[in-house]
Amino acid sequence: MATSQKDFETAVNQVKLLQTDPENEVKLKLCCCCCCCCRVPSSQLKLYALYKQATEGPCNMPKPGMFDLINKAKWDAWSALGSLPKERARQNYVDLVSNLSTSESSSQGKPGTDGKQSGHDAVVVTSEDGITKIMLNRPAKKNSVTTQMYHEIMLALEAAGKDDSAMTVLTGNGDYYCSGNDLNNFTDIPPGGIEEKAKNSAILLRKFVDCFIDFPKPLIAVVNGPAVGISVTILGLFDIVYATDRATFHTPFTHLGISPEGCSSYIFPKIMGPAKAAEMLIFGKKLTAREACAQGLVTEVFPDSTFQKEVWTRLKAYSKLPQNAVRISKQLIRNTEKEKLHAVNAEECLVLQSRWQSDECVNAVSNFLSRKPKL
Ligand SMILES: CCCC/C=C/CC(=O)SCCNC(=O)CCNC(=O)[C@H](O)C(C)(C)COP(=O)(O)OP(=O)(O)OC[C@H]1O[C@@H](n2cnc3c(N)ncnc32)[C@H](O)[C@@H]1OP(=O)(O)O
Repeated sequence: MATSQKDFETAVNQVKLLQTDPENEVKLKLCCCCCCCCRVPSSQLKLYALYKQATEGPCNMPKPGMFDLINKAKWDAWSALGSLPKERARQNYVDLVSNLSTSESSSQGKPGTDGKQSGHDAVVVTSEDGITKIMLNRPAKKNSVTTQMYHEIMLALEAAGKDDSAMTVLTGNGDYYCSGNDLNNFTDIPPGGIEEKAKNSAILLRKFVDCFIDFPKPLIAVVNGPAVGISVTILGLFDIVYATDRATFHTPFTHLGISPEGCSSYIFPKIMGPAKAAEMLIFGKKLTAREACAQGLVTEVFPDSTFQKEVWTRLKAYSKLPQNAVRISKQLIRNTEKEKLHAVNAEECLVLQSRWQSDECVNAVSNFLSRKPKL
């Protein structure tokens, strides 16, 4: 759905009201060194750049002198958007404002408090009946994962690992479980160019996957619809995967000029055999829920009409089991492989860092992003 001028103007007004918290860890992580030294938070620079791109198009100002730090940082941020179309800049501006507003409200909430909802709009964390639920909540974008969401999920997992719940569930809101990495993440190029972007993304991905490898309690995926990309690969790191019969499992990595992540290059051949794993990870074969179950990626498939009821009834019963025994058993199983999984994760991220800079990847992502809007 295209962002209207009205959405854009609402976001512009919202920015005027927004109070950013300079101590907020998520936002600090988004800072680049040049913004730190000129004391302009990176989120403000991004807002500035997207606003200028959305209203004036590509950067048309002469480059400020190297000692004019603030204007140089602004110029860099705007120029980095290259020829991003005005419409896409408006959309990114609205998304960023929405992320900043919600992350600000989440910093005031406390994840994992029984019965309460906290957190970011695009990642909603609730805790009830001894189960902490992390729900991807961007249904209009098929729950694709923005950079901000990777940070939110990591924070949610860190809190869930320490709260008093028995288990943690990851699920999606709407018709999709998750369509993988938000391909717009690749359009937000920092001043250091695509090389810096690839390096930062590899660091982020490695930390993200590490959180799943090290998660101390049972981690359950409630796959409520189709799953794509990273949302599929990390399933190998879950303890249980329940899927609706509407779900599909798709890893179109080579179509995107990239390579597998989430430790799937090691876990998938191990659980489904090298031949089946190759068809999925190299050739992008999409599996139905039943096929994924037959190949050991999914624990059990339920009819869509009874999926939520059956799954939550089952999980509530499991959450009443003796918690220490459950945790210790999970850790026993995981510990035998932990070191190997971290090594695989590091290697996959290194390979991806170079793939993201390849022509094959750049062309595939720009083809997706320049698709004609649906009527
Ligand atoms: C730290 C970095 C880690 C990187 C690691 C991860 C690797 C991956 O995850 S690779 C996989 C990336 N995902 C994809 O390639 C999927 C791309 N999307 C699609 O192919 C289709 O959108 C999909 C089959 C999921 C759904 O198709 P439709 O049912 O026809 O819906 P739409 O295409 O109209 O989608 C609605 C709306 O959502 C936007 N969308 C969906 N997925 C993504 C995505 N992954 N990235 C960005 N945007 C996405 C889509 O563009 C539509 O937007 P509007 O046009 O604005 O409505």
